[in-house]
Amino acid sequence: MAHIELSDVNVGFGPDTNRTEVLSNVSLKVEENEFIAVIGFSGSGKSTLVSVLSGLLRPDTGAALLRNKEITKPGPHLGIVFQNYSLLPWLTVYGNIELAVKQAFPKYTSKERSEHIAHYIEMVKLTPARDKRPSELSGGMRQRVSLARTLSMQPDVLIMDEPLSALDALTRADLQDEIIRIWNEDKRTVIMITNDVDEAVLMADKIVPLTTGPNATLADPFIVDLERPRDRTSLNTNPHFKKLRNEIIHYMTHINAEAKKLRVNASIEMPDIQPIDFSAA
Ligand SMILES: Nc1ncnc2c1ncn2[C@@H]1O[C@H](COP(=O)(O)OP(=O)(O)OP(=O)(O)O)[C@@H](O)[C@H]1O
Repeated sequence: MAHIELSDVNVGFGPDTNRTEVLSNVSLKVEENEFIAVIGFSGSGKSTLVSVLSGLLRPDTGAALLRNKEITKPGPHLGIVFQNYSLLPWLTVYGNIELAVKQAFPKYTSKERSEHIAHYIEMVKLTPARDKRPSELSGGMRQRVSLARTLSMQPDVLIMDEPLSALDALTRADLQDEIIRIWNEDKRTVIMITNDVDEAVLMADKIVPLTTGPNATLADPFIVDLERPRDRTSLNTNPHFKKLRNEIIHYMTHINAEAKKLRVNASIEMPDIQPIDFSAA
């Protein structure tokens, strides 16, 4: 039994007369503690996929399943980290995490709760900043808070929607390493959406391409059989890394070119109208 699964999922938006099928026949099986990266182009349906996986959106047909049970609504079992941190600006680092912990573990005593919060603040190395508000933190620090908040709920599955896309390259690299360290320490099933092939190869066990929309679907996965821990500096000269990276880039370029061809070839029906010759009047 897969830990989390999508079975023949279809999602579309709009009325029948003007409908866009965003996801078509999407199937995915993720095993317990596996780290999956889904890569796709902008607008292909990555956020829609996250909404289905996290229970924010019910598919039109097909199902999302957690341990074989249909996901019908969001909850602390399905932890999401968004690109834009979504922290409450009036609460401190501690306060933002406390809110989540109170929701996930309402029976904790105040001592248990404060120890639990301190543990996750320490996990993301923010203990010195625990009393700071989001406006006093850098983008990378805010994303650490967001990660700690989600992990503090001890979700079955951690779903990350382009968690590092808003960060500069150096902070992004730093947080990639941190996420891997945390995943090693606090093993859980991870589905990370990204548009960065290098990031996916560095971090994931499997990379699943999302084809371009409309009617986007998940293609066959690329297996990342590079030994862990993976060191970003030595990977750059690792022939296996380079081959895999090139295969994925080649595949993504190919599906993008095919989608462009389809768009160019799509015939546009023109209205049947006759121009008026004003000069003849
Ligand atoms: N609620 C909605 N109503 C109508 N159309 C929607 C809705 N949500 C998404 N779409 C459409 O579905 C398509 C996929 O959107 P989605 O946000 O899932 O893509 P994405 O890959 O996450 O894009 P990006 O990387 O740019 O954020 C887009 O064409 C979008 O306009």
